[in-house]
Amino acid sequence: MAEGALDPQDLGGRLVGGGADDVERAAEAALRPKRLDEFVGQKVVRDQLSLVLQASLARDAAPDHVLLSGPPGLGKTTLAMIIAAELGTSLRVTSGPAIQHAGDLAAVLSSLEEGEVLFIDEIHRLARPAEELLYVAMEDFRVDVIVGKGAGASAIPLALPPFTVVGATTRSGLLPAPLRDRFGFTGHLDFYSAPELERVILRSAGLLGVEVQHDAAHEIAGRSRGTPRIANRLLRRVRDWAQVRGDGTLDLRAARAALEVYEVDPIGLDRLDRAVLSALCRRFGGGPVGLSTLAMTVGEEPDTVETVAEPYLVREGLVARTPRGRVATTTAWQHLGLEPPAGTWAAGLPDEGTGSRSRTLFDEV
Ligand SMILES: Nc1ncnc2c1ncn2[C@@H]1O[C@H](COP(=O)(O)OP(=O)(O)OP(=O)(O)O)[C@@H](O)[C@H]1O
Ligand SMILES: [Mg+2]
Repeated sequence: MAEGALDPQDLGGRLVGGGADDVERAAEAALRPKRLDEFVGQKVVRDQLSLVLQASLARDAAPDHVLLSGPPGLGKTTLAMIIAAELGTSLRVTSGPAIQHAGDLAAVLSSLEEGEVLFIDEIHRLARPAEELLYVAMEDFRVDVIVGKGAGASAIPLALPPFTVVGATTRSGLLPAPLRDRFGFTGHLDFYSAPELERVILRSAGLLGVEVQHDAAHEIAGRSRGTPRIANRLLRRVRDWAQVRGDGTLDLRAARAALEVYEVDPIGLDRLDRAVLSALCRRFGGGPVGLSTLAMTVGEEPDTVETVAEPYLVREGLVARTPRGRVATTTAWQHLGLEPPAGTWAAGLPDEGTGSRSRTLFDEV
């Protein structure tokens, strides 16, 4: 492996990754807010959703279909569950990748009961035939069941009771317009502020039955990359440290020591992020350098660098993507404790010369 390369295994349990595996999802279930007023932050989406739900309850009719978009770990699944709970109805869960054939979706749809909420996670990954079936179901509350094959096949319309689709996507730009248009309400979840994450941490600590001091919560929040899932995960690691190496108190010392053990730095960068920054500055003098060269230098696949490390580095203004490649900004040099060379990009400034701008993974490409 190249110098400074990372063991690919390290990425599996990446402490600051936005995604979650099955084990983590089980741990998360206990920490999920159950009602809208417990849901921290996202004031705009919360207010809008609250109106949609209250109006639906007042009319005693299923609300419009809801699309929730935003990066992993910001609360899309949590909100879907809250929608069903606030409506006092049950939630049926499926996902784009789980629906292989249109028939699978037809089976789910035809078993829905009146007023139920159907949650379709990763809705941008639905197969095309299933998507087309969904258009009709969402608009006309009908599925066309196909009987027979080839020229003799015929469609038998089956009426569905009113229901509400809640779709979740990390890539709303990949949703075809006809599907996007069928959602009456779209909520876009944004990264959380540090004070909001502190509230998430204090709330979770309460549910875990541990006491976390305010300065420790503040420290953890600052390293959580704007993401409640990461905040909860770091909190659990700090709790481990406090129990095993400390005196059980979740104080600032425990937070700092635990996060040092896990190599999460003060702004939430992990080894891969720092390896990318270090290669950019130390090896390539700040760039511009192409993605594949950069990836090779840190011993990773280009895709990993682009989807795992880069979005946060770009969002934090440490790296900019330019038509000629990646460049380190002054902030990146300073973060590594290095003096930026003359002419280094200032953080976050769009490249006006070429008319392009830095963009993140979640921008619509
Ligand atoms: N606003 C919030 N307040 C408190 N906790 C939250 C909030 N949003 C998310 N969480 C916590 O973060 C965890 C992850 O949230 P959730 O599973 O809803 O994210 P997601 O957007 O569905 O992610 P993915 O795209 O990976 O499916 C949950 O355990 C939940 O407890
Ligand atoms: Mg989810």
